[in-house]
Amino acid sequence: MTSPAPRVALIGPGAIGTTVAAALHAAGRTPFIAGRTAHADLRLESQRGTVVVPGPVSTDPADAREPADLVFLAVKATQTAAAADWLTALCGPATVVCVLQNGIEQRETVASLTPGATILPAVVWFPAVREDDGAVRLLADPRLTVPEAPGSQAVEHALRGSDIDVEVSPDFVTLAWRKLLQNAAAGLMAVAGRRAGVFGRDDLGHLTLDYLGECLAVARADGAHLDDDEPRRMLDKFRGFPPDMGTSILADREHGRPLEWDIRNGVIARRGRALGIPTPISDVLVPLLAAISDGPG
Ligand SMILES: NC(=O)C1=CN([C@@H]2O[C@H](COP(=O)(O)OP(=O)(O)OC[C@H]3O[C@@H](n4cnc5c(N)ncnc54)[C@H](OP(=O)(O)O)[C@@H]3O)[C@@H](O)[C@H]2O)C=CC1
Ligand SMILES: CC(C)(CO)C(=O)C(=O)O
Repeated sequence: MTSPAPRVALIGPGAIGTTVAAALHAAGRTPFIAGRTAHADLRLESQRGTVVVPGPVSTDPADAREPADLVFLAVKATQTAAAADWLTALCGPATVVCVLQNGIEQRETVASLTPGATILPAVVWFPAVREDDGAVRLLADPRLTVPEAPGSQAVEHALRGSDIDVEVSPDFVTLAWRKLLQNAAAGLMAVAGRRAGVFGRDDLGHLTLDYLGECLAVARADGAHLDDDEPRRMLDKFRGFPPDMGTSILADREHGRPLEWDIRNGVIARRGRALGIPTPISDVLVPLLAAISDGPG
C-alpha cells in the first residue's frame, strides 16, 4: 500500500523545526518530516506542556514520492547544501519553501537549490534548544514574520489556529535587519564563550554599541528603516535577558559544531564592502568566528 503524498513537509527537525512540526501536528496538519538522523518521533516541551509528533523522521529522500505544497526548511544555514537532495525531492514549481533560518540571504541561497519553487524567508523570533535527550525546549511564545509576498498565504494558512503566531509584513527588510543585528551581537557571546550575562560588562557594552552602530550603517544603506536608538535598545534587551540565556550560535560553539558565522556576522562585512561602508569591527570579529568554527588547528 502506498502512503499518501506529503503536502506539508519539514526539513530539519531540530530546535526550530520541532517547534513548527509540533504546532502543525497540534493543529491537525502533521507534516512529512525529513531529517539527517532517524527518530521514531519528535518531542516538544514548553510551558504549555509536551507535544509528541509522530514520526518516523525519514532520512531517505526516496520516501518523498511527490513534491509538497509547502516545505519548511529548518536546517542550519551551514547544512543547507547538504539538504539539497531533500529539496529536490520535495519541491516542484508549485511548492512554497518557507526558510526558517537566521540571516537575510535565504532567497538567494535556497533558490539555486529549488529551481522554480517560491522561496519565502521567515524571521524566527523565538528561542528553542535541543536537550541532550533529543527533546526540544521552547523558551518563549513562538512567533514568525514573513514578507508580504507570494507564498505568505500558504504559511499563514498552514499555521492558522496553531500555537505559532504568523505576522505578514510589508517592510520585511527592516524586520529582518533588526533580527540580524540581534544575531550579530549574539556573535560576541560565541567569541566570549559566555551567556547573556556577559553584556553586563561595561567594556563589552561599549564594544556592542560600536559594533551595532557599524551594522546599523550597513542595514540602512541596504534599505532597513532603523533609527539611531536601535543599538542602545538592542544592548538593553540583552542586558534584560536572564544571565544564563544562550543563543543558538553559542550552543553550536559549546557542542563543537560549525557556526553560522557567515550568515549572521560575515554578511554585514560583505554587504558593507559592496555598499562602500567601512566595517572595522566586523573585520576583526568575523575572522575570529570563522576560525572558532572551522579551524584549522
Ligand atoms: N534555536 C533557536 O533558538 C533559533 C534558531 N534560529 C535559526 O533557525 C535555524 C535552525 O536552527 P536550529 O533549529 O537551532 O538548528 P538545529 O541544529 O537544532 O536543527 C537542525 C536540524 O537539521 C537537521 N539536519 C542537518 N542536516 C540535514 C540534512 N542534510 N537533511 C535533513 N536534516 C538535516 C539536523 O539533524 P541532526 O539531528 O542530525 O543534527 C537537525 O535536526 C538556524 O538558521 C538558526 O540560526 C532562529 C531563531 C532561534
Ligand atoms: C534566540 C535568538 C532569537 C536570539 O539570539 C536566535 O535567533 C538564536 O538563538 O539563533
